[in-house]
Amino acid sequence: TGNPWGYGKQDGPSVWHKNYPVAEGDRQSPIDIVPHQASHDPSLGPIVLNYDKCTSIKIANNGHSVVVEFEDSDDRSVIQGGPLGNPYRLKQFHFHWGGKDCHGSEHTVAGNSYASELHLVHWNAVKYKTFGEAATAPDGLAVLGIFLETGDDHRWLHAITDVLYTVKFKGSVTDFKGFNPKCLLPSSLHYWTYLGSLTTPPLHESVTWIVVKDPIIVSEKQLGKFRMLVFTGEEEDQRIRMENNFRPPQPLKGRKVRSSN
Ligand SMILES: NS(=O)(=O)c1nnc(N(Cc2cn(-c3ccccc3)nn2)Cc2cn([C@@H]3O[C@H](CO)[C@@H](O)[C@H](O)[C@H]3O)nn2)s1
Ligand SMILES: [Zn+2]
Repeated sequence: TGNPWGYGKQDGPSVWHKNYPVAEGDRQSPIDIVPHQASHDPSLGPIVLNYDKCTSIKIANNGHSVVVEFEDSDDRSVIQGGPLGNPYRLKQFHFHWGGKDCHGSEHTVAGNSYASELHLVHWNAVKYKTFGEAATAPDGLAVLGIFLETGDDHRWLHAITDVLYTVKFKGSVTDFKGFNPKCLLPSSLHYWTYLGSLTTPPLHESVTWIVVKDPIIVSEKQLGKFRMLVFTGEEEDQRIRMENNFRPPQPLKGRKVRSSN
């Protein structure tokens, strides 16, 4: 079973529409965020993260990115506030990154890319019974996006970068308990928000995006450890380095981007 989709020439973002026609839909992600065109909305309250009882379970290489999965059978770790009408449950987080530092993020800001972007994926367990059901509903998911910029070492990101070697190959999984992703957030949670989609197939248009304005700073060395992962499985003879696993910005199609204060 070959990869149904990927980030290469033959199976990358430019051909995803062949198997996933919604790729050309009206609320696709990511987008280029133009700060001075975003409308400041004073009714947008702060984002509230209740991650203190969060339970990470495992870290895995799913052939597209490295993913940390959480126990989401109850409301122990939720995001709420901001544009959200109710709490959304944390399910997983993962990263997108480049091969060089000038690009790698999915959202861009006034045309500028960051080296990487962290996505914390949450689902509306108030209205939907399962993640899969929520993932196909227009208000089913909320993804918190955090930009990563290279500079000094990030002391808490080591917990992840120091174990990446254990999930080098597609399909590898390692226990990863007791990690609270709150340590990966910048001090200010000012954000932009807009209605969009998953940025990987099936590209469902079910995501309320909350993109935090301030990046976190990580070292080139830490980012380099993401690039030692491979898209391919251990049994495959090809070793294709995992990098540039980002979708480029998609047409805004008249959508409004709102800005918190
Ligand atoms: N770049 S980002 O915008 O943020 C994301 N892009 N994709 C993400 N995930 C992958 C995904 C798959 N599906 C889906 C939904 C319905 C039917 C088929 C596939 N939705 N998102 C997030 C994700 C999904 N999953 C797995 O989805 C399966 C289908 O629901 C479920 O059975 C597994 O239990 C669960 O682990 N994990 N993460 S996020
Ligand atoms: Zn993502």
